[in-house]
Amino acid sequence: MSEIKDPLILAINPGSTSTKISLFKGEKEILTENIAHKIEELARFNRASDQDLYRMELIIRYLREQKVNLSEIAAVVGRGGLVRPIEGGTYIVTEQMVADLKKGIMGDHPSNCGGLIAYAISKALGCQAYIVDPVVVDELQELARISGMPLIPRKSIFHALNQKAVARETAKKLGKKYRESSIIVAHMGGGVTVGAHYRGKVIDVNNGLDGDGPFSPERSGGVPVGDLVKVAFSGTYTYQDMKKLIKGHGGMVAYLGTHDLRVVEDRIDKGDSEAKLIFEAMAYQIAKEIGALATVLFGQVDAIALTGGVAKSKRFVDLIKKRVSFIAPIYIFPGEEEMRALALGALRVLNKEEEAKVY
Ligand SMILES: Nc1ncnc2c1ncn2[C@@H]1O[C@H](COP(=O)(O)OP(=O)(O)OP(=O)(O)O)[C@@H](O)[C@H]1O
Ligand SMILES: CCCC(=O)O
Repeated sequence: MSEIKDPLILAINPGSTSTKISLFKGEKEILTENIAHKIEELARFNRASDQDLYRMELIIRYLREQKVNLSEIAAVVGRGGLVRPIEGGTYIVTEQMVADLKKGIMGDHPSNCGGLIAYAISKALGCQAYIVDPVVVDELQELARISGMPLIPRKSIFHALNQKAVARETAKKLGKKYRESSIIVAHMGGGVTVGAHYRGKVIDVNNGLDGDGPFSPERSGGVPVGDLVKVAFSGTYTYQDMKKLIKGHGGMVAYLGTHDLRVVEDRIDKGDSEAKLIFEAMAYQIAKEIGALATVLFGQVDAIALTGGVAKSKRFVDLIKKRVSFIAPIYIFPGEEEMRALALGALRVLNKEEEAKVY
């Protein structure tokens, strides 16, 4: 492919209730939209991975309404999905990957549609399709795979796209290369994942989709396993109920009935002591996880980065800072920059700064 200066890149990020799309001209975002989906519309599909064509039609309609010349798009990049575990990087979407995403070989997740839509649009336009740092990026060191129960090895499923982008930014602030740094990143959104980034690889991280690590606004995180087994076999709950207690209806929302941290802060300000306790406990667990990962890095930590929607709360960030600032300098990246991370991943390949990996 010949190099184009500032190529036009379409980035697609399908979430559980919306599909975010952005157009980048080189590094510059020139258009962005969050296409909200009606719950009834999504409910027509048994699996999130079956929503690809439905979401794609809405994307194309929106781009046409905005009078985007589709033939100028040089690459389409989607948030990747539950493909088989792979190391981080930018991957060409191949037929094998499409088959795995469609089948959901590692599970069903809205981001499975990212690679599927990117592939379909790229075929129609005659350009390349990529995914970047999917949630199943697996760079765990062997030690970190051992759980204590041979039946259940630890898995690497986390906010790889935002964590890697934030770790790269942090390294830049330190004047270092990502592949020469030791950084702990805590992504704090609806789910929380905390990763140890050592020389460009995430060598240990909690599984954000499966009851591991700190609790979060809507996930339980790790709970005492003996008691979990008792509850599961009590006859009161179905398998689906148990899954919901771990993800969706677990963590802060289970205690306080809301997954919105702003509502919780408001309740604290009005004197709600239960809200204060749970708010502080969530910060405590995340700080404890950061401390644990400092031992993974033998205490040689260049920086700690806090990111995700929860990092917008100064009160929450201050609680974590109090406990972990003795470890390393702390950098805050409120919210997430997944669209930029997707576009930059594709751009690094188009600019030949990095080679695209093949699945
Ligand atoms: N300005 C803010 N102040 C405090 N909390 C906030 C603010 N903005 C968002 N949050 C909280 O951040 C959490 C959601 O974060 P975010 O939007 O990053 O998650 P998500 O994208 O839904 O999930 P994930 O990041 O796990 O994929 C919610 O608890 C929300 O209330
Ligand atoms: C943990 C992986 C991303 C998500 O929370 O959906």
